[in-house]
Order: sequence, then structure tokens, then C-alpha cells
Amino acid sequence: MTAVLPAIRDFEAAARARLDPAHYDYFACGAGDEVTVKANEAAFARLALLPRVLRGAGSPRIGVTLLGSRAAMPVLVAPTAFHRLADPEGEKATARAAAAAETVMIVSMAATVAVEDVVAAAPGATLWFQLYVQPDMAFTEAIVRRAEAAGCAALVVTVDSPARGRRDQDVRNGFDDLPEGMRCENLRDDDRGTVRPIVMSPVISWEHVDLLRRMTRLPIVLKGVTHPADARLALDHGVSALYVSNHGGRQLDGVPASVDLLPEIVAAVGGAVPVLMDGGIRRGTDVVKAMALGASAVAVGRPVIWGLAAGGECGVARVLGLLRDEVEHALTLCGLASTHDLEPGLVRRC
Ligand SMILES: Cc1cc2nc3c(=O)[nH]c(=O)nc-3n(C[C@H](O)[C@H](O)[C@H](O)COP(=O)(O)O)c2cc1C
Ligand SMILES: O=C(O)C(=O)c1ccccc1
Repeated sequence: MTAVLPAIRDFEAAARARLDPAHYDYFACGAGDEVTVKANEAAFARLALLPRVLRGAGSPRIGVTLLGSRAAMPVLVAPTAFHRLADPEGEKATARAAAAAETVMIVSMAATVAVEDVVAAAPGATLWFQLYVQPDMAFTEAIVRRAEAAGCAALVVTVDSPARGRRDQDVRNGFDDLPEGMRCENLRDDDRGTVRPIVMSPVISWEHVDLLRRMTRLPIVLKGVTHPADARLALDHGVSALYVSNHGGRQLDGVPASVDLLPEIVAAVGGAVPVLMDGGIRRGTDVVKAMALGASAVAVGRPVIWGLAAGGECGVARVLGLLRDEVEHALTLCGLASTHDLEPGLVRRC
């Protein structure tokens, strides 16, 4: 992979040229009229940065420690499904690139490589496991035990999906299942000898969070919280971190941009636990804006997919390296020595 690709959008163009059009659409598209998909990126464009000068800050430090996991940069790999649609090595390639970048990869429950095989392929990677609670709690527990045994360091429970989002473009393309030879390997049921379908269930409630809390000693991150009242409830239920997300605009269309939700959630949490966010991060300056508004770190979904489709492990490594360089550069231009110096005064609404 030798092309000059100076920005995330160049990786998207390269990915689009290589992917089956229906698979590109699956990765790119969102629910409904894609109001939320567009809002996620547009909201960053409406936030301006007000740099400080003559601070002699030197080269910025951008490492973070989250729930005991160390990351060399405040950009994590968001959980995304079906990496083998983008590259034959799939999640193994993504995990190797995340390990090389020394950041956390959140492995999707809907991965096309079993979590044990991801770990084996990327020794030294720091992995968190994303879970959709399945109504069959015995099966949910079996999945949690696999993630624990594989060495995952946190459980990211996605709560924005009581039903699957309606994505019209997938319907137009007739895309509703993985091709022959690919499966969600984390859903393999040894007792039945089959792979179970992922159930997105409207019966999941706070009781299930309590059950998970008692089931595992792993820190629990609640992904997909948008309402400040839910942020407060989450603290009552003992979660270790909140993860503000609208699922990249793929679930309920019309939810505000993630970065616009951050200030209220951060205020509701009051520093009790870390607040992560994703949605629309395409530049180092976006990372800086989100962290100035109180995020402890951010995650990227589609940019990683574009790197993977454009150039496999090397492509993901380049996307993560690009974001790292851009974060350092943006902090330097803001006159800051560390991401810890980011504060709301750096950001102006325009
Ligand atoms: C193709 C694709 C698959 C996804 N699969 C999952 C998933 O399996 N579990 C999950 O919690 N979120 C999933 N997400 C949502 C991402 O974790 C994340 O919230 C979103 O991509 C962030 O927005 P961004 O793509 O603008 O960075 C998926 C997103 C995309 C684009
Ligand atoms: O496509 C998605 O956004 C997603 O979250 C998902 C979850 C399970 C299976 C496939 C996709």
C-alpha cells in the first residue's frame, strides 16, 4: 500500500474503490434519512478552536489510562462488525494494527473472527469486548466467559439497539447476511454445534446490567447512552464508564450529534467515571474538541474500516498513525503540553 493518503477521506475513497459496492454501503450508511450520520461530522465543523500562544509547552503527551488499560493515544478502535468483508484477515489484521499503535481495540460481538483467534493473532494487543446482551442469559454468560478467558480487559455493553436500525440502502442492495464462509464466530454455540443469530431485544433492561455486574469482575462500559437521566441511572447501577454514542447514526435516526450530547452527559456524571464518545471523528482536531468538552478518550468506527479495506493491517496502522500525528499536531498548535490540559474554554460554538 504505497498511495499518498494524507487524510481519512482519502482512505475512504481508496476503500470504496476496492470494496463490493453493497459492502461499502453497509459500512458507510446509516438509518433513515441519515440525519444523525451527517450531524455527527457537521457538529465538529461548527465547533471552533481558540488556541493559546507563547506557552512554551513543548511536545505534547497524548497517552491515557482507561479502566486500567494503557493507550498511547486517546483514540480507541470502536467495535464494528464483519471485518472480513473488508479484508481476508478481518479482525486479526485490525487487532495487530491496534497493538502496533498501542491503543485499545474494542472487539465486536459480531466479529467474523472468534475472540480467541483475535487474541492469538495479536499478542500484546489490549482488547475490550463489546456485548449485545442476549435474552438467553445463559448464552450471554457463555459469551462473557469466553471474552474473560481470552483476556479482554473490559466489557462494553451496547444499549442503543433494542431493535436493529433500518438502513434503507442495505434493503435496496439486498444485503442482510454475511456471505458463505463468514460467520459471527463469537456466537458459536458448542452445545448446539451452530452459530446463533444475534438477537437485538427490546426486553433488555437495567436488570440485565445488574445481572452482568454480578456475573463478571470486568469493568462494564455502557455504550450508546445519550440522555443525561440515563447517565445518572448508569452510575446508580455501578458501571465503570459511559460511552456516548448514537451508533454512528445507524440506529435511531434524529439523535443529536454525539459531540453535542457530551457537555450534558459530562455534567451529569460529574467526574464519577470516565466518559468516552464516538461518532464523526475524522481529524485530530475533532479528538481535541471532544476531549475539551470532557471526553476522556474517543473512538473511531468507519475510519478503521476504511484503513482495513484500503490496505489491511498496514492500512489500519496508517489510519491510527495519521490520527495520532494529527492529535499531537493540533495540541501543539493549541499551545498545550498534554491532553489533560484540554478544557471547555478552548472551544467556541460558531
Ligand atoms: C459497519 C459498522 C458496524 C458496526 N458494528 C457495531 C457493533 O457490532 N457493535 C457496536 O456496539 N457498534 C457497532 N457500530 C457502531 C460503532 O461502534 C460506532 O459507534 C460508530 O461507528 C461511530 O461512528 P463513526 O463511524 O463515525 O466513527 C458499527 C458501526 C459501523 C459503521
Ligand atoms: O451494523 C451495525 O451497526 C451493527 O451494530 C451490527 C450488529 C450486529 C450484527 C451486525 C451489525
